[in-house]
Amino acid sequence: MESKRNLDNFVVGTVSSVMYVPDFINDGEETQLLDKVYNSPVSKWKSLKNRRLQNWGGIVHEKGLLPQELPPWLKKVTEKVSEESGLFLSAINHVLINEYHPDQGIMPHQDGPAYYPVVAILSLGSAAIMDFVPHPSLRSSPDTSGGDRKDSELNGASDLGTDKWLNNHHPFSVVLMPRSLLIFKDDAYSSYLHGIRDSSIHQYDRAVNEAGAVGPQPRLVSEEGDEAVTSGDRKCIHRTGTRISLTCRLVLKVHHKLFKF
Ligand SMILES: O=C(O)CCC(=O)C(=O)O
Ligand SMILES: [Fe+2]
Repeated sequence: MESKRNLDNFVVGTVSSVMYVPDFINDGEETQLLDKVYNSPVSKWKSLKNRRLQNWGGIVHEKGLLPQELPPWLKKVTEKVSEESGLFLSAINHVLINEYHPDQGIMPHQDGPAYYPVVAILSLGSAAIMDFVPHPSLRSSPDTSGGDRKDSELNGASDLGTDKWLNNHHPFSVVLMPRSLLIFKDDAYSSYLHGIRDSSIHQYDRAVNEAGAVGPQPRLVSEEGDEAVTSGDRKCIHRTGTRISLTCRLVLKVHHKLFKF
């Protein structure tokens, strides 16, 4: 039985519902997990336009989860997440595994109502920056650009600094180092979109965990070769390796009987 961590010590930034645990797992555990991911049947991979993913735990349906038992290696790591965080009401029953090459990311999105509003993301292999942007409904300043805002919303944080937001919401970023665990819930879950830019250079000027994650410059940000660089007055990491993430969630509504056809 793992002991529970006091997550108050891991809150980063001003949004109290974001926690970052560096080195949540060790090198050996990371290697084992990567082996399991890459030794899964090829048919487990689903290719999307800009990344590949594996879905474990069953199909998330509008009305709940059609469950499939997690394999032992995922049970082990999700139990550690659940026990150490103490934030999940019952056992984590769904894991999405995403694979990103250095120029790949995930569009800003919300994780949706099927999940209990807590998500834990374990990062393996290589670093990336996750950008959080308040939901567009929280923008207080009218659009003065005259153009369609959709592109800039979807492309991430680069031009969001000029926007005004309601109720003290602001864009921020989190550096996701290999072996770290990011947990976000409540306000960060429901009032923000999160995404990763599909570019091999990621800015971390707005990172709430910069000091702990990246350290003084110049130095390598990870043993895996991702490098912290400055580009003009911007602080960046140069992504060089493949990143694997395990998105661990709990779907509360579970169908215990198969649908009859
Ligand atoms: O890969 C990540 O860190 C994010 C994945 C994510 O947001 C998701 O699966 O919903
Ligand atoms: Fe997500």
